[in-house]
Amino acid sequence: MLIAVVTISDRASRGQYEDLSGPAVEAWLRETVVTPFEIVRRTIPDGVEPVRDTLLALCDEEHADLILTTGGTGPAPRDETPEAMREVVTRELPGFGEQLRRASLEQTPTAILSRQLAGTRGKTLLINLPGKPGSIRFSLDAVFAAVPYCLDLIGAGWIDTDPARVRAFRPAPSSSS
Ligand SMILES: Nc1ncnc2c1ncn2[C@@H]1O[C@H](COP(=O)(O)OP(=O)(O)OP(=O)(O)O)[C@@H](O)[C@H]1O
Ligand SMILES: Nc1nc2c(c(=O)[nH]1)N[C@H]1C(S)=C(S)[C@@H](COP(=O)(O)O)O[C@H]1N2
Repeated sequence: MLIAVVTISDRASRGQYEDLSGPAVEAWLRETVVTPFEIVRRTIPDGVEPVRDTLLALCDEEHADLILTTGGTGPAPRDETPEAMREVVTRELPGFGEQLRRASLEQTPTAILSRQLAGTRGKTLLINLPGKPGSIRFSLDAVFAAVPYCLDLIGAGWIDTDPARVRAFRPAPSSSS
């Protein structure tokens, strides 16, 4: 099980500030996912090309099962993560963005400015998270219950979570014959 954590930020990638969001995603995963996994981390600038090329390499060459991005989803001119995602995913999963915005509205009215997408490419699930370090825990708590079953459905690796943190929801197998 390979999980990629991609920080998308002009300033973090230039070293103008310390990346706090990528480490927050990694810390959350290490506390929550109880089955074995490896993490690869990338910190890259905003813009369609770097984001698209990084995501394509993680999907097609490194065969990541799950990719979590943070940053670049707002309406500022350099925020182009969703545009890059549209060039990478072959199927969108709009429920993730809907749930992220719905849940984040409890935290901040500016949640409606976010354009997070999720989708699949082959056996990889990709999910965008907001850039702010303080949004990471909240966002992952809001959507992760559906992630293990989604990975099952696309033929990616198996993961399970600590139910005290997030209860992974897998529907009971149907008994119809
Ligand atoms: N990866 C990160 N690590 C630490 N702080 C971050 C990170 N991403 C965003 N932030 C903080 O959240 C604020 C708003 O996030 P936003 O994604 O709008 O950043 P930004 O100003 O577009 O960043 P950049 O210009 O570096 O791409 C930033 O000004 C910064 O203080
Ligand atoms: N939970 C949560 N969601 C949030 C925020 C936040 O602080 N907390 N910030 C919002 C803001 S201000 C923006 S512009 C968008 C996109 O952020 P990004 O460009 O850093 O990805 O996420 C939104 N979603």
